[in-house]
Amino acid sequence: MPSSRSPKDFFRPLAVGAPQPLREIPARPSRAIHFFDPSNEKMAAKVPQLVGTVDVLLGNLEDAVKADNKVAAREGLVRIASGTDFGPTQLWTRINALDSPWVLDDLTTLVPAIGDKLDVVMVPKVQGAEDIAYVDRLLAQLEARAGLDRPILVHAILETARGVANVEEICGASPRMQGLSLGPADLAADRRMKTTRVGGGHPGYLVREDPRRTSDGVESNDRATYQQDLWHYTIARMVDACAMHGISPYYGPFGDIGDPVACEDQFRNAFLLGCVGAWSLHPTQIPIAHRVFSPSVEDIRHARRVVAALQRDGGDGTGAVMLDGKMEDDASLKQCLVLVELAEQLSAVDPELKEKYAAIEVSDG
Ligand SMILES: CC(C)(COP(=O)(O)OP(=O)(O)OC[C@H]1O[C@@H](n2cnc3c(N)ncnc32)[C@H](O)[C@@H]1OP(=O)(O)O)[C@@H](O)C(=O)NCCC(=O)NCCSC(=O)C[C@H](O)C(=O)O
Ligand SMILES: [Mg+2]
Repeated sequence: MPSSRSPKDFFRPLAVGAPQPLREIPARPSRAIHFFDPSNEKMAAKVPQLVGTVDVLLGNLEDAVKADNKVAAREGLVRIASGTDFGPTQLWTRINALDSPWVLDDLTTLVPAIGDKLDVVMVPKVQGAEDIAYVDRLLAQLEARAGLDRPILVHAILETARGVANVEEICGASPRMQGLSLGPADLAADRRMKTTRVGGGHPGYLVREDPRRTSDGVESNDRATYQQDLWHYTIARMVDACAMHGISPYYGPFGDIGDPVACEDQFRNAFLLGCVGAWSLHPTQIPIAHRVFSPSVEDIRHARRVVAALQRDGGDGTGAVMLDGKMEDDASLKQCLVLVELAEQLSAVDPELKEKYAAIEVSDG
């Protein structure tokens, strides 16, 4: 339950004339949130050709944009958004941090100029519900003045220890809340972790197999080690907080552009835990995210078989059946329906996937 507003006020517009807040966040596919710097001419030139090839294009105004280029990035985003038909691709922006000298101009420029095209505003370094409340009210005022007819949604980046501690209240702070991303680089710094990477694992964060003794009692030095996932705890907390509030969790950036295999692994861990997408920092990461965050044909075939088995002969999905030697019941049906629904959502935006999923034949038994 949101802490600062009573239930009866939660869905009231925060400014006279602002659009009605949404009761439910639309589940629009957002497997890859592709970052570009609108002040970088080469990147900006690539935006029109990326439309339709990626679920989300995000004009980044915050970190990775030089301080001297902040105004150019903001103006560049207005120019690009005004001159581009985004078709099925969503347009998001990441504004500067709430304590920065740029954020007020970011919002007061973007909303009147391109508010009708902006789907989501990503807010970095969110610490608590008060940060979301500030953005919520300001957006409502700006939307009212601009005469917008739908609310711009808000996405928070979890990249401070306090933000992680307050994750549930952040997710429930406003009906605008669309989702959360992990910001592993800032979070590592804030936590004083001893890493130097932007996301991903670390070879030193591992568990080691117990020593094995040979029959003559000698200890073997040959002990396997297994690298562990530094981000498991935080992502699991994000997933639960998001699920509780009906919004979407995302893995954030994977900075080692040259290591697509590890990028895919990190994205897949997040997908399996419940995340719906990740950031793409370079065009080569878009297909990785699209591949990982789309269920495989095998998973959809299996999911449809479970659904069919539990609904066979007028079955209502309750009870238990055996399929391939395994017990399937109400709970496994629910898991399978998550995948089947995701496949339907993706089919609506991705013709290639639509064809693949449509071609799946579900055999009996
Ligand atoms: C990472 C990069 C700096 C690499 O850039 P570059 O060296 O230019 O790469 P390439 O030579 O391989 O590029 C080939 C061409 O592709 C264009 N390009 C590169 N990246 C993009 C992009 N993101 N969108 C569109 N086009 C792109 C290049 O311009 C080349 O074009 P051409 O010469 O005409 O062929 C760069 O990719 C980059 O800056 N990416 C974005 C980085 C970013 O947004 N970082 C912020 C998000 S991560 C973060 O903030 C951390 C987080 O908050 C946390 O706390 O964890
Ligand atoms: Mg960051």
